[in-house]
Amino acid sequence: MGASQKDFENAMNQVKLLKEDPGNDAKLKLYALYKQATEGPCNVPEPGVLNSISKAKWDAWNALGSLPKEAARQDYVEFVSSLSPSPKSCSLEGPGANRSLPESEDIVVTTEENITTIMFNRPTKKNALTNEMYQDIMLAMKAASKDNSTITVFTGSGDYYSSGNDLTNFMKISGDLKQVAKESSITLRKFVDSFIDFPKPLVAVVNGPAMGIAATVLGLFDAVYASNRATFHTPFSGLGLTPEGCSSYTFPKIMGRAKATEMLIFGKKITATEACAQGLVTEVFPDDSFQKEVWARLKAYAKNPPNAMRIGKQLIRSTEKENLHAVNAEECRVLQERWVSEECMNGIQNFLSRKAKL
Ligand SMILES: CCCCCCCCCC/C=C\CC(=O)SCCNC(=O)CCNC(=O)[C@H](O)C(C)(C)COP(=O)(O)OP(=O)(O)OC[C@H]1O[C@@H](n2cnc3c(N)ncnc32)[C@H](O)[C@@H]1OP(=O)(O)O
Repeated sequence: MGASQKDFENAMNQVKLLKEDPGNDAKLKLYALYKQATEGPCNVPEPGVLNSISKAKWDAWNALGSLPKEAARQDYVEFVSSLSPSPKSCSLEGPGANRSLPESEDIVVTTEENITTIMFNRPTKKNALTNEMYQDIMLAMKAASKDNSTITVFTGSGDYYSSGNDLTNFMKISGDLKQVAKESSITLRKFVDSFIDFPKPLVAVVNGPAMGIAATVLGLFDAVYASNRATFHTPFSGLGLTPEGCSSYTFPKIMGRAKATEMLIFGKKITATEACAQGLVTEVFPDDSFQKEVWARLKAYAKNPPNAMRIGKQLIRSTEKENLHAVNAEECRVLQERWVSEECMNGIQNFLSRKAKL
């Protein structure tokens, strides 16, 4: 006998209680089966290539063809049960829980003229990265790695590129702090892995200040173009934190140990011109012509044959990959401990109470 409506509802609730993010493929499958089970065969127009996430969702649903609603319901229930073998292992909240596919506007993904752009879009909070944004960025990167674009670009809306991790993230998660730190460490590792493994040329269009994790992962990009308004700031020690995004390896390699130490350990903020002199930034542009000049250049680059660019990148990067994964794992292990330290709690508390602005 097929799954009942009650089984289906129970399965939907179970998805919300999943302890670990099941991954983008699983989320797409869940989305597609849910839509098929509730609405029947895909009945909406195919989204344009400008929205690669909507397109991925549509593709997944459309691929189910004329599968009957009852069969989709049954498949959904079985699939959820394969994701969560024991309800006891679920917590009410945590990274990835309650998430299906990106719905928030805090990350905007567009594809135009062979370029997929992933934009941080939370300008009133200086594009600080929420827990949901980490998930959405990973999803967007996965889609971008498979779409028809030749280059992927990160940029920010408003006056900041990004102020890094949203320092209120930890407050929003309930439960045992050590467990939250463990789950965050897993999320962070996956997040940084997406940059290490990204197969196409990855370019940052740094429209304003870049802080914390938004700055550190730049060491994993293939080109970084910056407005002369941009600054680069990793105030980790003041927050009781340690470097991430593989910066403990990439920054010394790019700029030398002494300059990397000033940034990563002493929290020195550097200008775009300094970052360019030190090799973190590819080129700096005057702010008033920044967008025009950079996008004209990227559109020209994006016309290059995609395979040549992808394979060229692979040749440049492949010898580093193993090291980078090991560095990422170690940085995340250390951060898991830092996040529960008194130094870190005080650092975040200082920011929240605005006693100390970094
Ligand atoms: C747990 C789930 C899984 C997550 C995975 C773990 C990921 C961990 C990543 C690694 C951890 C840390 C790495 C980092 O990124 S550390 C760096 C963090 N960033 C900062 O320290 C910046 C803090 N912000 C500031 O210093 C200042 O706000 C500013 C950016 C210099 C801007 O100053 P301003 O005077 O021009 O503007 P201000 O009024 O302060 O800001 C406007 C509003 O934006 C809010 N805001 C800005 N940045 C952040 C932030 N990083 N986190 C949270 N909120 C931020 C600010 O609070 C203002 O809001 P409001 O108007 O008061 O409501």
